[in-house]
Amino acid sequence: MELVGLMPVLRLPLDECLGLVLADDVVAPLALPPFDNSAMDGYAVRAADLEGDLPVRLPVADDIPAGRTRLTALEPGTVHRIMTGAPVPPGADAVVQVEWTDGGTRTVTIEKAVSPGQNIRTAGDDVREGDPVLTAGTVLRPSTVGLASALGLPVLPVRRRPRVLVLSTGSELVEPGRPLEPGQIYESNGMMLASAIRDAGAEAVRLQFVPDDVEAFHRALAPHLGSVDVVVTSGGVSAGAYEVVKDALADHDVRFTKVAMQPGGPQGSGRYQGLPVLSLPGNPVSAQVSFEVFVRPALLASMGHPQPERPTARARITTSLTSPAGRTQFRRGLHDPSSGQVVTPVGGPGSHLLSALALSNCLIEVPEDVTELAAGSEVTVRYLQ
Ligand SMILES: Nc1nc2c(c(=O)[nH]1)N[C@H]1C(S)=C(S)[C@@H](COP(=O)(O)OP(=O)(O)OC[C@H]3O[C@@H](n4cnc5c(N)ncnc54)[C@H](O)[C@@H]3O)O[C@H]1N2
Ligand code: MOO
Repeated sequence: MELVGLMPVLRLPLDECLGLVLADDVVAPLALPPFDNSAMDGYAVRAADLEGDLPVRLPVADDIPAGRTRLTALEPGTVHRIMTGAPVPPGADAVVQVEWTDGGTRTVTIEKAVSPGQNIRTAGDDVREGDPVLTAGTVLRPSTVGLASALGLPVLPVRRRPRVLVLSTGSELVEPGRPLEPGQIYESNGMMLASAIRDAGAEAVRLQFVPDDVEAFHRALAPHLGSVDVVVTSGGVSAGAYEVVKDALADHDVRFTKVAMQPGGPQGSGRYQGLPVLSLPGNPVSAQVSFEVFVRPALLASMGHPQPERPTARARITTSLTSPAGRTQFRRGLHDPSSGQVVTPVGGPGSHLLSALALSNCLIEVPEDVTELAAGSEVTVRYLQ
């Protein structure tokens, strides 16, 4: 996780802040509501004027739409017609909703009394000026962005999104939309990883994938090295004769190892010309599970996210499972919260089973030292959405 480092703090327009993490506390520069205003369409009154026999007929001395900036004071024995959100005039202490009147514009007949303060939203009801409304570390959601806008803040201090270059490798790969020759497959990891990067709140730059050729690999990366924060590669990291990523990066500061997990055994990480690089295995499920375990938490941490890890829960598996000794297995699962804490394994352990991954909504973690689990056993599930 430390490989990527913290992204710098920028003051970004609210439009660009969704999903980002606030870097400083925000103190309310004004109260909300900023002024006493009406909660109803109706008539601003003095409650005392309605204390006698009802109905009562009173002159309508003014008309106050929302947005009115200059007000005249309400004289005793008169009312002002007023709309929802419009400022309450000095002298008025309540609003009678229009349904309790005949709706008159010169004079109005009021059928029911109101108590002082009724239907008035007082200045500062929601937020007082100087209140600490948002704290550093808050993940900005629609409601928090809305609150900042209501407070008149055009920008917020946030850690910017890391820019992640995604490069798939493999001479067998073909761009969807083009014809396939025998022995070729359509490329899927680049699209999947770029989508996962965007889903994590980061920016993805997806490169045209490169063949298993070291020179082509270096050439593809070169133009982007100055403009991205992280490189994520897929494929070319295992034990074969044409392991382009391993061959291209091993002479640099990138280390290739076998991690005790399945899928996602072969992994590379380090720096290429100073840039953090995470090299994921090419099998599609391995690439995506590796992204979940290593890349996503690192990206979220770099944005200052308070909880970079996916939420987990304990659940009981509906069918038995086997798992290799000495490796943490991440099986794909479908967790239905409406049926209690149970999870159904989807598909087998094979790391080519992309459709099972697509049907799942969680990963089932089987610890390193466990090789068999009976149906009904309790496991940890890691939510993917
Ligand atoms: N002798 C050994 N062979 C393999 C080992 C091993 O330890 N010893 N490990 C296996 C495991 S586990 C994995 S995972 C893979 C990782 O291999 P690579 O990272 O080198 O990936 P590739 O060989 O390039 O591809 C593997 C597989 O995935 C398909 N693929 C690759 N990229 C894409 C893509 N962008 N879109 C769709 N599909 C892709 C590729 O065609 C292969 O079928 O190595 C095992 N072998
Ligand atoms: O470790 Mo591999 O990633 O199983 O397919």
